[in-house]
Amino acid sequence: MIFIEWPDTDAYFNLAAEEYIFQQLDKNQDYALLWQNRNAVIVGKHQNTIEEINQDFVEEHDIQVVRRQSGGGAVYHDLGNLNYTFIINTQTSLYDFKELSLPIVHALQRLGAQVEFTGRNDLVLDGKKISGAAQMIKQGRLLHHGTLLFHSNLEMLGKVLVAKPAKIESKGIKSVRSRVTNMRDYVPDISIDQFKSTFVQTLAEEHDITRYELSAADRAAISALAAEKYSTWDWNYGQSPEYDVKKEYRFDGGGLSIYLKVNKGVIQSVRIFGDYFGAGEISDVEERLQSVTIREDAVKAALSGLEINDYIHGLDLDTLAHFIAV
Ligand SMILES: Nc1ncnc2c1ncn2[C@@H]1O[C@H](COP(=O)(O)OC(=O)CCCC[C@@H]2CCSS2)[C@@H](O)[C@H]1O
Repeated sequence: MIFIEWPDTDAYFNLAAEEYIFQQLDKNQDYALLWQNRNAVIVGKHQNTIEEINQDFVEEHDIQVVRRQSGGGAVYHDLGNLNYTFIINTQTSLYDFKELSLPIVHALQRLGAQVEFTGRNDLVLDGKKISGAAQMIKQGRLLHHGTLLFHSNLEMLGKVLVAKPAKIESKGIKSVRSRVTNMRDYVPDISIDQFKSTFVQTLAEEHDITRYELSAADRAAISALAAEKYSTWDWNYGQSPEYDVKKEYRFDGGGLSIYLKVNKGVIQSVRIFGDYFGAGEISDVEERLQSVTIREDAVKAALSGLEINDYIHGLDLDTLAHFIAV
C-alpha cells in the first residue's frame, strides 16, 4: 500500500489530487491518503449545492465550495478536520464501510478516543458524529474517504450548512444533519500529527507501506485538473440536478416573489410577482433571464441596460442580481 500526504490546503487542489491519484497513478497499487482543507464545504456528487449551503455566509467567510466525485451529503472542513482516503482494488479487498474504517477506528482508540461505527457509516463519540464517509466505485476500483473532526470550528460548521429559507424542490440528494463533536472535547491532548503517525503504524501492521511524494509533474497535472474542473462554477454549482425554487424578497416599499426552474445551472423559466411594479413590463425582465446561467455576473449581464427601478420600484440591478443568483 502506498501512503501519500501533501501539505496543500486548497480544496480545489485537494479534490483534484484525489481524482488524479485514482485515475493516473499505478492502478495495480492500493493507496492511503491524508489531507486537509482550509475552510471549505464539500458537497456530494448528486447534491443541489445552493440547497445545502448558506451562500452569503460562504462569501463573507471566504469558504471554498467544491463538489466531490462520491455521493452523500455536504460537510464542512477546516484545519481542525483531517480527511483520509483509501483507494483500493475491489477484487482483492473488502469494500464494506465498516471494514474500511477499521484502521481509522483502531488508530483513534489507541489515542484514547473511544469512537464507534454506526449503521449510517458515521463514526461517533459519545453518540455524536466525528466522521462521515462516502464512496465511489469506478472501473473495478474503490475510493473510500472520510472526515475526522479533531478541533474544527463547529459554530462555522453549523452556520454554513444551512441554506437560506427558500422553497426549493429538487431530486438532489439531501444531507443528513447530525449532532457533531470534536474529538478534542473528549481527549484534550489528541492531535492531528499524533494521529497521522499512529495511523501509519496501524496500517503498517497489516500492509507493506511505501511513502510516495507527489512529484512536480504530478502537481502540475493536479493543478491543471483543479483549474479545469474543481475550481469551476460549472462543476461546483452548475452540475446540480434540476430544481424549482420560490424566492421571497422584502424591501422598503414592497415584496417580490420569484419562481425559477433551473437545470444544470441554467434558468429554464422564471416568473416574477409583486405589488410595486413600475411602468416597465416585468415580462421584459423575465425574458432577459431566460436561458441565463444562474450566476450573479451572468444575471447582471443579461439585465444590463434595463433600468430595474422602472420595473420594480426601489430595487437596483445589483440587489436583484444578487437575490436571483444567491
Ligand atoms: N467534517 C465533518 N465531519 C463529520 N460530520 C460533519 C462534518 N461536517 C458536517 N458534518 C455533519 O454531517 C452532516 C452530513 O452528513 P451526511 O451523512 O449527509 O454526509 C456525509 O457525512 C458525507 C461525508 C463525505 C466525506 C468526504 C471525505 C473527503 S471529502 S468529503 C452535516 O449536516 C453535519 O451534521
